Amino acid sequence: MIDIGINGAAGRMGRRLVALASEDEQLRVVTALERDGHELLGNDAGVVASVDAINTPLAAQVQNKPKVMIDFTVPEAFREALRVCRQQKIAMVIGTTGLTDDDYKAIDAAAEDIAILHAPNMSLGVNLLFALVGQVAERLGDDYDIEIVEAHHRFKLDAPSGTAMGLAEAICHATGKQIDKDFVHGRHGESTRKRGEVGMHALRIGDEVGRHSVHFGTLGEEITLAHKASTRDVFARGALRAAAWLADKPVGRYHMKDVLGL
Ligand SMILES: NC(=O)C1=CN([C@@H]2O[C@H](COP(=O)(O)OP(=O)(O)OC[C@H]3O[C@@H](n4cnc5c(N)ncnc54)[C@H](O)[C@@H]3O)[C@@H](O)[C@H]2O)C=CC1
Ligand SMILES: O=C(O)C1=N[C@H](C(=O)O)C[C@H](O)C1
Repeated sequence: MIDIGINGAAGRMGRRLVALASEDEQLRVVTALERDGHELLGNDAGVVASVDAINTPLAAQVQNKPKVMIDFTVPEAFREALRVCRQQKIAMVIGTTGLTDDDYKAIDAAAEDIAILHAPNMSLGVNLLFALVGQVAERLGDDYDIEIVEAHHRFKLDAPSGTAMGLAEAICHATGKQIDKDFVHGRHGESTRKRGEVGMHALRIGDEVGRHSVHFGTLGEEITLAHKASTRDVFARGALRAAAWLADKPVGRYHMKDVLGL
């Protein structure tokens, strides 16, 4: 049995993580964290997630030390969780997006003391897409314009999505482009396309779980690589799989492609 913690346990992702972990014979949720002052603190995390009670109440501090903490919160809460996990030697799976360059440096530093994995998207399909867009971008070159489009629910805090940034990084890695020089976010007014430029566009609409597409177009043809998540369970299952995988790994920084064998 692997003891896990969920940070952000009453959130959209947190509830699905608790629910799916309760069906998994390998995993036990021993700590379920929420922000100080949250109205559901003290309630059983299973009941909050609309499954049977798991005898773990939502709490603002770690009560039973887990082997792996899964974090799906907001950047500020992630930073505090990283500090606590590093200090208490708890491995971490991080799904929170909207992180800064300094946050990534802090993850690298923590990897000296704990096993740690951050992925902006835990689904198999998107992680495969990361590899595919790099291959296509490299093969097609700058004769093909690239546009990244993402759509998410109206409650999403960050834009572009972490996944869209991951797609951008995959393109940069394969082509030598640079995010701060070669990418434009939306277009308005005088905005003639430059050769080699990559456009990024974010839609925020209703209850959209998550859609990403990368368009490669030239005069006469267009290729589109696209992914659509229709349920958050695809992310939650990936995060639980990553937690089980990470539990016995030595300290260091890991990636979803390591977990998925891509
Ligand atoms: N990597 C991936 O596959 C995915 C990543 N995400 C990311 O996960 C994050 C969370 O997404 P949602 O679950 O939709 O958001 P949400 O807003 O539904 O849930 C976040 C939860 O964190 C809690 N929280 C805030 N401060 C806290 C603190 N100090 N301590 C403990 N809990 C705290 C909130 O009260 C809330 O319940 C976002 O950054 C999102 O982009 C979402 C889906 C998939
Ligand atoms: O906030 C979300 O919901 C999602 N966030 C992640 C992101 O920013 O890419 C992953 C997924 O698309 C859902």
